[in-house]
Amino acid sequence: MDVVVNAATSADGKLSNRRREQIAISGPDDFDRVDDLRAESDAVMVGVGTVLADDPHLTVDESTSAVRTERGEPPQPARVVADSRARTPPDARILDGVARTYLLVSEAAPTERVERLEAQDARVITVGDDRVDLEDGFETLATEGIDRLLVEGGGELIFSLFEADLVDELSVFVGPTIIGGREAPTLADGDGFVEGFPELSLESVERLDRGVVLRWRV
Ligand SMILES: NC(=O)C1=CN([C@@H]2O[C@H](COP(=O)(O)OP(=O)(O)OC[C@H]3O[C@@H](n4cnc5c(N)ncnc54)[C@H](OP(=O)(O)O)[C@@H]3O)[C@@H](O)[C@H]2O)C=CC1
Ligand SMILES: Nc1nc(O)c(N)c(N[C@@H]2O[C@H](COP(=O)(O)O)[C@@H](O)[C@H]2O)n1
Repeated sequence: MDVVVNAATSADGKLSNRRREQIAISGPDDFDRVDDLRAESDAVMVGVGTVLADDPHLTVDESTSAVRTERGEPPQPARVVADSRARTPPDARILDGVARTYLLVSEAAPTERVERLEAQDARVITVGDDRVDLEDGFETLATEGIDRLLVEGGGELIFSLFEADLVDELSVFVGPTIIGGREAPTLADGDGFVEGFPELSLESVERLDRGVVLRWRV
């Protein structure tokens, strides 16, 4: 599976503010670029922290959806959430039926919550004892035909993916603002590395909106 991580950070590397509120860091051209990235992907993934904070939809625009249909693909990429304890609210926008939605949960997910989410048509995949095992989850997703996965965040999930050596490409829009705050999420949070830092190779640098898009191979 080809795994692309994309996110938008402030100039000081923050994904959002200390209240974990959704902030539009990207401008219109970058949101169009993200729409294209989603359109080229079989699925778009976030962690449950992002679902709870942003209630994202993770779909492509109508015109992009038409292009996917012409290519013989589903109109929308699937949606994937890493959610060890099945905390996704049953009325979350990712469960609106517009696209297939996979929830990666762990054995620790309470059965009643899992059943409630399955009743909302979520496809629940159990991988890992206490926390979602991302490697096993991706193997199962590959058997579902997901070959190209776009991960949009947040920082906890992105760190875990780098830690498990599961990222092939990273693109970051760096926008013209400072958010600050030691508790504000950054591109890669988790425990952080103290050695064995993943090495990136810079592929391109592009001015976009009032910021810049950096594309790295891992
Ligand atoms: N600017 C941007 O481009 C973006 C900004 N954001 C912002 O980021 C913030 C949310 O980020 P964050 O709080 O880091 O949340 P994440 O979206 O990264 O979700 C983290 C949660 O995912 C669950 N999870 C399940 N399995 C794993 C695993 N193996 N590794 C890591 N996490 C796992 C954990 O919850 P559990 O233990 O319950 O499973 C964990 O707490 C919001 O403020 C949002 O607005 C988000 C995306 C993009
Ligand atoms: N690319 C990008 N730029 C920003 O400025 C952002 N705040 C985000 N956030 C991500 O996009 C998701 C929202 O998606 P929908 O518009 O609801 O489809 C959000 O949850 C973050 O993952 N991304």
